[in-house]
Amino acid sequence: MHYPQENIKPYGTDGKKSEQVEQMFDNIAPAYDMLNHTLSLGIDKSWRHKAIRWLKPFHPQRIMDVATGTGDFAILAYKMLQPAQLIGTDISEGMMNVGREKVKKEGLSDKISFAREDCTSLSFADNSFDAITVAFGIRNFEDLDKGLSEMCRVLTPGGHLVILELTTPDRFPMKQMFYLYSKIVIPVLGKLFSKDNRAYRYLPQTIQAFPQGEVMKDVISRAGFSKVEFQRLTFGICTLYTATK
Ligand SMILES: C[S@@+](CC[C@H](N)C(=O)[O-])C[C@H]1O[C@@H](n2cnc3c(N)ncnc32)[C@H](O)[C@@H]1O
Repeated sequence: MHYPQENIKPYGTDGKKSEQVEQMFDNIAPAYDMLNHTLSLGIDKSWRHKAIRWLKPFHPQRIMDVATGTGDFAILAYKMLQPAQLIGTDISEGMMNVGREKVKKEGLSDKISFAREDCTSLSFADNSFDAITVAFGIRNFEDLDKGLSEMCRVLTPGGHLVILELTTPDRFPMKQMFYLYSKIVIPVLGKLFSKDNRAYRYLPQTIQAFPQGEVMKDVISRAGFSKVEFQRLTFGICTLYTATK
């Protein structure tokens, strides 16, 4: 299937979306962490904890953090779950280079590795991982169905998937406040700190276009997952999706 956000590209209509997304994240990588925590008012930390806590009872030993970016989710997952192996994958070397530095500072270079992988075409063998995590990444995939089916393929049977994604609140007054925040605050602060004004217009546009809630639950199920559940967090600004292969 095709989804509206797959047609939204950061830098206009020319060229592949995945190439533009890679370029955009390479551009904003130095400012990403600061902007990320500022724009979410730090609330993203509690969302990340909640998502990783869901995996705890399953004791996954081989974990992949897809769209790992600057590695925050991978580092937290390692600290909370202590797996035997954790690899962060992403299409942007610029983002992962920031992540590599952070992992080094934390003394975790021998625990967490990084590799350039496009999630819509992973190089790993079937059944390679016990758990896969993705935070704020799938909205950018050029082909959402392919990304999800690739994650399903490389998960071991019974393995678990956790997705965090930004969503739009559907009730007054958060709906109206979020609209103003994403139309005004995010683009203005994004331009100021990252010097890439198109990136911070692209990001909120894709939140609105991306499938959410029940629709997204069906999309994940169709990719081959079972026990798909979702939970809206902080008035629906973010949604946690969980699933099992
Ligand atoms: C908003 S950042 C999220 C980074 C990190 N997961 C976090 O929680 O802060 C989105 C990341 O998705 C990556 N990405 C986009 N499309 C991708 C794809 N097809 N495969 C792998 N990574 C992708 C981008 O390069 C970027 O680093």
